[in-house]
Amino acid sequence: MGKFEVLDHPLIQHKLTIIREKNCGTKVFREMVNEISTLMAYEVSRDMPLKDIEIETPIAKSTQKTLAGKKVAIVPILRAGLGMVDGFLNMIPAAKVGHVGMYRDEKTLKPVEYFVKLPSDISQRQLFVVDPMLATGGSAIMAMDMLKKRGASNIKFMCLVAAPEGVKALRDAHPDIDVYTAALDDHLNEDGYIVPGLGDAGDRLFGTK
Ligand SMILES: O=P(O)(O)OC[C@H]1O[C@H](OP(=O)(O)OP(=O)(O)O)[C@H](O)[C@@H]1O
Ligand SMILES: O=c1cc[nH]c(=O)[nH]1
Ligand SMILES: [Mg+2]
Repeated sequence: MGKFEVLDHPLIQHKLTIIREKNCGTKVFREMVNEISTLMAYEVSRDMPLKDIEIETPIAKSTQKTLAGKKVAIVPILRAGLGMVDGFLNMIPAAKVGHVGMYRDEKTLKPVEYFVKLPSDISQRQLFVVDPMLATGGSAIMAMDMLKKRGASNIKFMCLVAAPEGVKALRDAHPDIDVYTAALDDHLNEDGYIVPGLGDAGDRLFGTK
C-alpha cells in the first residue's frame, strides 16, 4: 500500500489558513499556493535516492552525494493544479511538466477529460500529480487511470486539502500511489465541496468567480 501523509509543517498550516479565509484575494491566494507547493515539494522529495560521486573542492578530492533516482515530471490537473507548478519547480527546477485537463461536472460530480499533453518518456519518470483539491477523488482517479494507461508506473499525488471520502476512493482505486496532503478535512457537503475546505480552488486562483 502506498503512503498517506498529512504534511502538517507549521509553515504549511499557517499559509493554508490564510487561503481558507473567504476574504483572501487572488494575489495572496496564488502566492500562498505557490509557497505551500514549494514546502510540500521539499517534504515529498525526502525519499529521493542518492548516489556517491567523486568531486574536487578547492581543498581536496572528496566523495559526495548527488541525486540518483529517476527523472522527475510534475503533472498538474488543470486548471487548479497549475497553481502548484511553479512552487514545485522552485525545488526541482529540471522537472518536465505534463498537463492533464479535467473539470468536474457540477451535477454528476464526475470528471470530464478535455486535454492531455505529457513528456514522451513518462514511463521512465517519477511523476508528481498535483491538484489543490481531492474531493470525491473522481478527478485524481481518472488522472491516474490515464497516466497508467500511457505507461506511468511511479506516481505520487499531492494536494492541499483532502476529504476523507476522496482519500479512500483514490487509495482503493490506486493502492500503489503515495498520497500527500497539507490537510485532511472533515467531509464533503451535498454539492461535493470539501468542508471546511477553501471553496473552488480554480476560481479562487484565477479570479473567475
Ligand atoms: O475529487 P473531485 O470530486 O474530482 O474534485 C476535485 C476536482 O475539482 C476541482 O476542479 P474543477 O472541476 O473545479 O476544475 P478547475 O480546476 O478548472 O476549477 C479540483 O481542482 C479537482 O480537480
Ligand atoms: O471543495 C472543493 C471540491 C472540489 N473542487 C474544489 O475546487 N473545491
Ligand atoms: Mg474549479
